[in-house]
Amino acid sequence: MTTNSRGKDLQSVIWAADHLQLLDQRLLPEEVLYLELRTSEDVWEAIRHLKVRGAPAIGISAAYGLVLGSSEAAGSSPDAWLAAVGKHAEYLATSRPTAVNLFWALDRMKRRAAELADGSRTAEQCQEGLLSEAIAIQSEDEETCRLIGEHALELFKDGMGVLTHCNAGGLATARYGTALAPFYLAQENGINLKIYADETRPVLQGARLTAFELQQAGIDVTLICDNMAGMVMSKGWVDAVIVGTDRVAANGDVANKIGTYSVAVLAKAHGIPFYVACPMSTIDLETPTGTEIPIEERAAEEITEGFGKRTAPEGVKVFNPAFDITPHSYVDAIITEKGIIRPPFDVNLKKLFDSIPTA
Ligand SMILES: CSC[C@H]1O[C@H](OP(=O)(O)O)[C@H](O)[C@@H]1O
Repeated sequence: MTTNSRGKDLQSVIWAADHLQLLDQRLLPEEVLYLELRTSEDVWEAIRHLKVRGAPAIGISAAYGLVLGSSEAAGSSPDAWLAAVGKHAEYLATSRPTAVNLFWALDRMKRRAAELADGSRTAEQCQEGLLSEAIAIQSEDEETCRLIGEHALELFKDGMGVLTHCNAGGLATARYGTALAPFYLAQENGINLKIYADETRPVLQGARLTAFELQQAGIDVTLICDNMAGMVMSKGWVDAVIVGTDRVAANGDVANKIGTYSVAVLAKAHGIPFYVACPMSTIDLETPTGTEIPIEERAAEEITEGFGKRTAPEGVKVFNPAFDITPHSYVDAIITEKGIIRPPFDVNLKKLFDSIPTA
């Protein structure tokens, strides 16, 4: 896929034989620039500073970051190699705290590394096997997102207005996205949706990324400020809301970009269904409720200097949580690659995982 592809086809992460090509999402929409990452430190820094963002894309990048890190021990013994995997995985896990896909991907890679090292393979053969696992995580995510789109499609009819918050599109995943996946599948099926994209302060993932993706794909998108969502809903222009998520707790509470909770309350007040789209890898049954999900707080400058100029008085106190929690009572359905999950989420999420044969 070339870098001039757009919409669902613009890849955020590309493995290039011995390094990672990463689309620097901080520069979009003005510039499409791919960075060359060659160490786990490069990947850690890219995740922390949102050069790559979005739960699945973070997990995919961390998987490749682990491959880059463990390559330092590919010429040593399998035990030394496995120790290097553990060291770099522990380091990459400190890059951001909320998106569970980061930890899901690293745990999967560590499990595979232990299997690879537990036999007659050389460290170099183990390294090749670990790269194959990272590639599998990325290719599976693309299929997963397409399935999410296919399942979510039954919720949307031709001519509907749909509001979304932040960016849960191809840029946040391997391809298609989660919340945006049904928009692309609708387009493929001749279903015309009118999308309202919240700009999503302070980092503007909605304005810079969602509006960019959908416009490039030729999908009807209208950009609004976050504080306009209520008015747009009051005019009857929104028939449904769909968002992505960084972590779903076992009871169905949803961590997502800051502002999502406000949108969910507005949707309920207007009798508008509120949907959450995510792969099963974003559902964390080990975390009982949303109150246990760590919420990342980011630098004040994202708010006070986010537009390249100071927009607040020097030294003013700032609270900058990157996520909030939407209680499950505001969520009408969670759409995964296995289908649409309805309340009660504590029961039905457990049923979903119990229905999947363990490897
Ligand atoms: C498909 S996950 C997208 C999810 O990630 C975003 O957060 P960030 O841009 O800070 O990584 C946001 O919460 C999206 O809903």
